[in-house]
Amino acid sequence: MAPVRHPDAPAPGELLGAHYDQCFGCGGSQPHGLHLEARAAEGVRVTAEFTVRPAHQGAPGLAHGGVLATALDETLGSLNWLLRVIAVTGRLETDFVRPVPVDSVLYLEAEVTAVHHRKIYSTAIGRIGGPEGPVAVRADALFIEVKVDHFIENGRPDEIRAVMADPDQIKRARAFEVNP
Ligand SMILES: CCCCC/C=C\C/C=C\C/C=C\C/C=C\CCCC(=O)SCCNC(=O)CCNC(=O)[C@H](O)C(C)(C)COP(=O)(O)OP(=O)(O)OC[C@H]1O[C@@H](n2cnc3c(N)ncnc32)[C@H](O)[C@@H]1OP(=O)(O)O
Repeated sequence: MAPVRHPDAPAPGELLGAHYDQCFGCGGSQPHGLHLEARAAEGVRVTAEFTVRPAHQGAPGLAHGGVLATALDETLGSLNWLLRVIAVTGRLETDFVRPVPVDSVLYLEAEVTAVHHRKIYSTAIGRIGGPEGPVAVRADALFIEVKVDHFIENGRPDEIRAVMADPDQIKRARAFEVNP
């Protein structure tokens, strides 16, 4: 089926914000993280920007492929906020098209292409230097919808307790469930 944007999804241009402040991809409180910021676009699409830092190197002066895959994974994961569905990555297939130098900004675009029951199919592309820059990375992904229990049952108790004690965090997690 074609994906359906949730009526309460953030308006195009709006920043989505982090889903968890300790997230390696988007968390503001994660000092080693990518600090990726995703914005809602039209339809079930997002854009995001990621600046490659020296801490993200794999080869001298070049981004590590796993870090670039993380940026793609995070951007694709943020799409689920537009569907108001909690989902985790089941499969992520990445093409590395050209090397990405340190200090360059990767401009990412992602969209959900189809939904089948719990399965969410999506695709993303990353360009260097600007939204019209040369393509550096591409990915196709399959996310699987889960309940919030997935995190409660599988997460480490200390972190789960900390999230439960944070009203903002819990509000965000529960928003998915009360607005299916
Ligand atoms: C109150 C505390 C909680 C607070 C939480 C705070 C915030 C939470 C909010 C949002 C956070 C959510 C996501 C974060 C967003 C972005 C970050 C990036 C995303 C990630 O980085 S996230 C981490 C990496 N990710 C994992 O950690 C997943 C580990 N994994 C599993 O946990 C299971 O594996 C699971 C649940 C995926 C499936 O398990 P399951 O038992 O529920 O379902 P099942 O296996 O039946 O699959 C159902 C249908 O999907 C097909 N299917 C499954 N896997 C497939 C694959 N790989 N390839 C092809 N098809 C696949 C099956 O074939 C079947 O298809 P069909 O229905 O057609 O038969």
